[in-house]
Amino acid sequence: MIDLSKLLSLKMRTAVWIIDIEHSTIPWCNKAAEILLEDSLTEIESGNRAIGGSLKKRLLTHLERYDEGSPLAFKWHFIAKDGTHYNCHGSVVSLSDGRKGLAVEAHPVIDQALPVVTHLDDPLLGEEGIFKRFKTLPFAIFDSEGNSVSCSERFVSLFGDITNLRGIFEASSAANSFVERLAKQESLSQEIRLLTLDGVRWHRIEAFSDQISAYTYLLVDDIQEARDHEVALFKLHNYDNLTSLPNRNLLYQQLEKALINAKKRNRQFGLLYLDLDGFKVINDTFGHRVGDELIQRVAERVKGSIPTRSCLYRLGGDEFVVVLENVESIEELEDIAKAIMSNAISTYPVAKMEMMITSSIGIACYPQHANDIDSLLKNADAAMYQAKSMGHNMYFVYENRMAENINAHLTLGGGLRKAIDEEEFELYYQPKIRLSDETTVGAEALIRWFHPELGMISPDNFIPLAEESGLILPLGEWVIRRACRQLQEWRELGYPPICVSVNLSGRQFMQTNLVDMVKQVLDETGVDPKYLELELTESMLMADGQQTIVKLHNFRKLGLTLSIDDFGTGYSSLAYLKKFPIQALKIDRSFIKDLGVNCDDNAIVKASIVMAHSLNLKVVAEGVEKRSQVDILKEYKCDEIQGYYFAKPMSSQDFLGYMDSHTMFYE
Ligand SMILES: Nc1nc2c(ncn2[C@@H]2O[C@@H]3COP(=O)(O)O[C@H]4[C@@H](O)[C@H](n5cnc6c(=O)[nH]c(N)nc65)O[C@@H]4COP(=O)(O)O[C@H]3[C@H]2O)c(=O)[nH]1
Repeated sequence: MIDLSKLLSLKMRTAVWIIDIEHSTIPWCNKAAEILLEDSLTEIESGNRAIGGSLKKRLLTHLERYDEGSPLAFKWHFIAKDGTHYNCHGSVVSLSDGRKGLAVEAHPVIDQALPVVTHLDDPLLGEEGIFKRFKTLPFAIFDSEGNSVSCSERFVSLFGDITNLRGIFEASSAANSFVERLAKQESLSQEIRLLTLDGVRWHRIEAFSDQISAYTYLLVDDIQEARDHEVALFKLHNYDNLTSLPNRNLLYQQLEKALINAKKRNRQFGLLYLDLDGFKVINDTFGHRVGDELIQRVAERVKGSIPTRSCLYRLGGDEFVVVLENVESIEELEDIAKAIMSNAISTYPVAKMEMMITSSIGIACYPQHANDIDSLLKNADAAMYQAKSMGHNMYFVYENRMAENINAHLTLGGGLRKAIDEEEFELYYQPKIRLSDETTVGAEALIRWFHPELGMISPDNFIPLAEESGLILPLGEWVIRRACRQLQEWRELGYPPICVSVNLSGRQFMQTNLVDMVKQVLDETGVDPKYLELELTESMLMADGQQTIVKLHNFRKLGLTLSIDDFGTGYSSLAYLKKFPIQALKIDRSFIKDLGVNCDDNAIVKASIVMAHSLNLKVVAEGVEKRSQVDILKEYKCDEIQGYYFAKPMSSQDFLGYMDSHTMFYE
């Protein structure tokens, strides 16, 4: 017959030991405990391991109160030398001389693969009374028919009154295979889901069959916590916390598999690289909480837009990847991009606002565009950049030339700092015309970068880079100073002053000392503040309500004019703008483009003008290219217009010529 105490010593993964509290010794421990208590092994062997004074006192009080065999009603924490945490619980046992001791069980909080030992002499525990002593350990004996012979109290408390071995296997219907395997071998160790009174939980079973008695000895160890921990760890490593989408790790794993499959079966697979348009500005302006919520909504919508056989991953930030295996043609990937784009058109309700956000998408396919995973991702990224540089909500399929563009983009970023130092920038000026008499009343200053190799670079290409790198702050300051100096130069040349507007970027607007900086430039250049106008965007105003209002009032106190640029493309309504001390709004050129062609645009422009006037705001229409648009805007009583129909942005030198040849309005 198998010695059950030996079995407990040898095979139980849970560390178990007995404490003689009175004598401060540990008269018995199993191998797992021996490893756990390694630091005091010598003392354990010599029976001299001391028990800390306070624990001793606490335990002794409990011993007095509890009967032999009773589990203590409390657990305590034990930190092993290697830093692993254990939950300990114990039950009162009788020691060989009849005194009371404590049997302790330590369950790792994180799974610990404690090695199984091959030998141990157990000097103290005989088989007799073992069920009584180790009430807290779950073990049981079954006969050759699987009928229960004896169970520890812990076993019964876990599994109920089990009459037959098969009863605990109900959750996995593995009873037959387990019994069959055990018939063929002496011992068996298996991780399996067992049906307990608390539901189905993962356990490790150590089973032994005694050939002579035909008894089966079963030790079970609840490893659910460890399994949960593993699952949590897996999720942490492989899934994105915010969206619950698989992350970069799983993306690489799927791509590796897809590549092997595609090579073996001569198939294609492709990916779409998505980057949200202008997400950074939203994040900077509205804060990360709003940004995070928007990312969640976008992830849900994109997921709902793609075929079920494709998979969506979040790479981090505002970047996502869709992978589709067994692609028949590139059009399949393009169709996915089109579906994502068309679904992006409706707004996202986020933080009590209606937000709009689109994405730029790059497509690359194996084997046409790359033969390995990294190049495929890189090329899809390059195609995405191409889409971004062409505008918003666009997709591009990779072509070789795109790799060169992305290099240019990187070089641009690097060259910006140098460009600021070496003054490679210039301000261009576009006239603003008063509609009632078509006289020029002001100008908008627009920055240009004259790159020594790449020639003139449009602000749409480098302002986002400057924003990303923070260089927008010195650059923005340069623009304001340059515009003010220009006003002074024109005055010195004898031209009466006109009003010049400059654009502020989101990050620049958040600059804490912005008002002071503008004031200093005005003082330094001697420009009358009424000739300087700042163009803000709707999203800037949404940022931090109170601080924004304070900043705007401070600008007003300085005497500047404030206007809202690109009106209609953001998130605010005219009613909302009423809160802010602004004097003008500029209707975005996307509404002007189809004036007279698209009835909706006509209605929007007309209504915006009427409402703006009712709020005492001046209205400027930008992007006016045709006489017909001028006439419609005149009919709608728009105040000022700006656009190629009258003049394109021009250098300061050319603007002098313009002023000489056009009717200018001066106060
Ligand atoms: N198709 C068409 N376009 C027209 C017409 N009339 C004007 N435009 C263009 O529309 C843009 C108007 O400027 P924005 O909306 O403030 O948009 C500006 C502004 O947001 C930004 N930007 C320009 N200069 C600065 C600057 O100094 N600081 C900051 N932060 N942003 C700037 O870059 C954007 C693009 O500037 P630009 O390329 O100069 O493009 C300018 C202008 O050249 C027209 O009739 N038809």
